[in-house]
Amino acid sequence: MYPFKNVKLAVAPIAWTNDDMPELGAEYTFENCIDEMALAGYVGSEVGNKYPKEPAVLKAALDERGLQICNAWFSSFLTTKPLEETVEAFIKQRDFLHALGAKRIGVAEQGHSIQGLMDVPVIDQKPVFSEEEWHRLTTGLNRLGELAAEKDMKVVYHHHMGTGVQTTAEIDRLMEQTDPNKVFLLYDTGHLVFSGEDHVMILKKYINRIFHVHLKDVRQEVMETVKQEKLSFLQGVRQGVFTVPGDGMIDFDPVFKVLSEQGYEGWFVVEAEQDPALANPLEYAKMARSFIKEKTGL
Ligand SMILES: O=C1C[C@@H](O)[C@H](O)[C@@H](O)C1=O
Ligand SMILES: [Co+2]
Repeated sequence: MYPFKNVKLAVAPIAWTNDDMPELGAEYTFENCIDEMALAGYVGSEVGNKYPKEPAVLKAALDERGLQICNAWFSSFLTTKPLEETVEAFIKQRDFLHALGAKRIGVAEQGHSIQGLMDVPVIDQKPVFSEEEWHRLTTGLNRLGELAAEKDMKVVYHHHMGTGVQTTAEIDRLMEQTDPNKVFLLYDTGHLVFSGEDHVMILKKYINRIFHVHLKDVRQEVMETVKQEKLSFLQGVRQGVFTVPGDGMIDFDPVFKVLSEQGYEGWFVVEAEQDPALANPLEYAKMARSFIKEKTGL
């Protein structure tokens, strides 16, 4: 058992309705989704595209179910658009999350990203940033980190398949070239294992900068098919490359061990986007909940 003191459990709405492919789970309403999150025993959620846009309305619905927003995804375009465009959108997202009481903003650079392109192989064709793009990205992230700090929040960078920050070398460069007091890391087990990285080494190396955790597992046979058949990220998701922790190839013991020994505090978010017609969201959310209880006592 790996104990934690100040960790809360959330689940991402992407298991009910997929933001990247809204036809997956189109039948679930916002209320269905949050009812089932609460029923499965979670106390937190990230933000999905069916969630009310007005913070007071969203908060009231979540409060009724004992749920809290812990973070939301933010797409930056620091490498491809003027800084001010990302800054303006970021301030809106920051203020929205702040009104909901969230402390984290999960930023992922979408300049040149292929994560949302249905027919582009995720393995061969991920972007590689130029020197100038790295400079724009890292200085821009420092700026976003300062804006987050104004509201006592943190930018947690989400490394992601099909983007310019996916591999160990890219994560290293991002961590080296950003200010450690302004830019932090969102640790997502599924993306690291899918990419072929040593996820435990990365966890140990950046534990002092990891301030948000996505727990995602990988189905090995689907991952191999994606690589051999040169499928896109979204085709991989449709075929079930991701699942809930405990249901795939990842050994979560060393993950929980390092996080527990290093006194990680904050949120664990179960995030396992897959086709809800094949993997019932409530059933899988409950499976993950039991797995985490068994491993951590949470
Ligand atoms: O945190 C995430 C948000 C999703 O929209 C994304 O595509 C998913 O893979 C992820 O890890
Ligand atoms: Co994630």
